[in-house]
Amino acid sequence: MNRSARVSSRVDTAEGRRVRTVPDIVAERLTIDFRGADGAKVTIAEDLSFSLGAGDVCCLLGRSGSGKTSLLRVAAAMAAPVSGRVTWWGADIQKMGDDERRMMRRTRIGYMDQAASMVRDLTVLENVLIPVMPEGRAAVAARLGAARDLLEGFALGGHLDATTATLSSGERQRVCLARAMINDPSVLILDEPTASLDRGLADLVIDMLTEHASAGGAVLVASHDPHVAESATSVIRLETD
Ligand SMILES: Nc1ncnc2c1ncn2[C@@H]1O[C@H](COP(=O)(O)OP(=O)(O)OP(=O)(O)O)[C@@H](O)[C@H]1O
Repeated sequence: MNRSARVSSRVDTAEGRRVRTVPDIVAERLTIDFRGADGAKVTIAEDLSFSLGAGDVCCLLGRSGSGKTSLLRVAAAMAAPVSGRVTWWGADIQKMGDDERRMMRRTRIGYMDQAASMVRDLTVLENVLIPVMPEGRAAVAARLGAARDLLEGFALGGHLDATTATLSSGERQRVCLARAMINDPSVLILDEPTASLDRGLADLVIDMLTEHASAGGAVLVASHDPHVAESATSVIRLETD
């Protein structure tokens, strides 16, 4: 099966967009493919280029299995493309060491995976603080208030000391979103952040994404939710030919 990606025309939000400065993430001529179980090549993207900078909310659309997660993982340096390159603030991520990539992903790029993975033995509040932990106890103590504020903003104020086993999938999703945001990163890369949420909570998350962009941040988000696509400033559609 041959799949190709194309970038749809840019759609401006009603509030208008900020003037783009130096892009945070640039993807140049990406080709991403896999060998399926039957040995056939599955092409996710071919010669795909896009950039993401201050004020951008870019939404990846496509049916299930079209490659949204794969593209997010390449943009987040968690997987490599077959060809092409990704730069973060002008630096080629494939030329960075693992530690530098990890540090940047922890501090400047907040990533949320589709499975909303959490550490089971930690509380909700501790899970949100995981990206701060490498900075030491004082840094964790300094971010406690921010972690509480984020969780309260996502209607999870009553779950701060809960363990992950007691959470619903929608609650886990919002904990992971708060964790992606705890270091106040410029870029958020989010895989289906509204998938398990009712309309009210999904709209709360969408408001958060647009606020992040309005404050000069950038968002790359994969979603099946048409409301997310409507709120985006651009759309990348992964399609089957
Ligand atoms: N590491 C891998 N090796 C082989 N095939 C893979 C690998 N990762 C993903 N794929 C295949 O690539 C295709 C796209 O998967 P991906 O998870 O990126 O899609 P998606 O659009 O995010 O799907 P969904 O909307 O269901 O989450 C699928 O056919 C998947 O099986």
